[in-house]
Amino acid sequence: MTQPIFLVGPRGCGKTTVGLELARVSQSQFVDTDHWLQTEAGETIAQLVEKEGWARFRARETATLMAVTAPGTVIATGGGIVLAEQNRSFMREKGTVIYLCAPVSTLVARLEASPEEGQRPTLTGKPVSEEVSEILAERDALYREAAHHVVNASQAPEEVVNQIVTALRLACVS
Ligand SMILES: Nc1ncnc2c1ncn2[C@@H]1O[C@H](COP(=O)(O)OP(=O)(O)O)[C@@H](O)[C@H]1O
Ligand SMILES: O=C(O)C1=C[C@@H](OP(=O)(O)O)[C@@H](O)[C@H](O)C1
Ligand SMILES: [Mg+2]
Repeated sequence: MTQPIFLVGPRGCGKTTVGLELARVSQSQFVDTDHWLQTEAGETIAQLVEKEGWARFRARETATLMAVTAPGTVIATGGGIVLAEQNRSFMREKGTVIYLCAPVSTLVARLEASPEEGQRPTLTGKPVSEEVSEILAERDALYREAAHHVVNASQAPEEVVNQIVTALRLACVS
């Protein structure tokens, strides 16, 4: 793998989990934009958003995406990375973009089991099930526009990785 691989999708689709496993099996570097950004800032996303608002976080996120993009790297993005057209076209041009697609019920179950509030402050102020449904309706078309491949992220992480590896191999030979 030489081109960077960008994993996109909503909160809870498994970008971080699957990205780590994909990097392990493909012996690639792994970067998570949220983790990188929080380490650089020395604060959680919840703290940054509280202090600076979402617009400043989105600017930090774009700068992070540019900074971490490198050959041979699996990049787990944050769920809102596709909101900026600049980010969508950057990812499509620089590498291969994979949309980890899962139904609202699966996303809600995962987020309720593992909310990680420091990294995932509320986006709408609504209960998680309502928020996930509303946000996915707004962003699904953007994930699809950005993606070269769409995979079924409801399966176990190893299976999702297999789907990605197969999609990348097929793209290589076609
Ligand atoms: N394919 C999967 N099957 C079951 N649980 C998963 C899967 N992918 C992620 N999870 C779980 O869902 C939660 C959110 O996963 P995470 O990788 O942080 O998602 P994202 O980075 O897309 O927000 C974690 O608790 C993780 O263990
Ligand atoms: O969907 C979003 O707008 C966000 C998703 C989060 O990342 P995960 O998708 O890894 O949870 C994180 O970047 C931030 O809280 C904003
Ligand atoms: Mg994540």
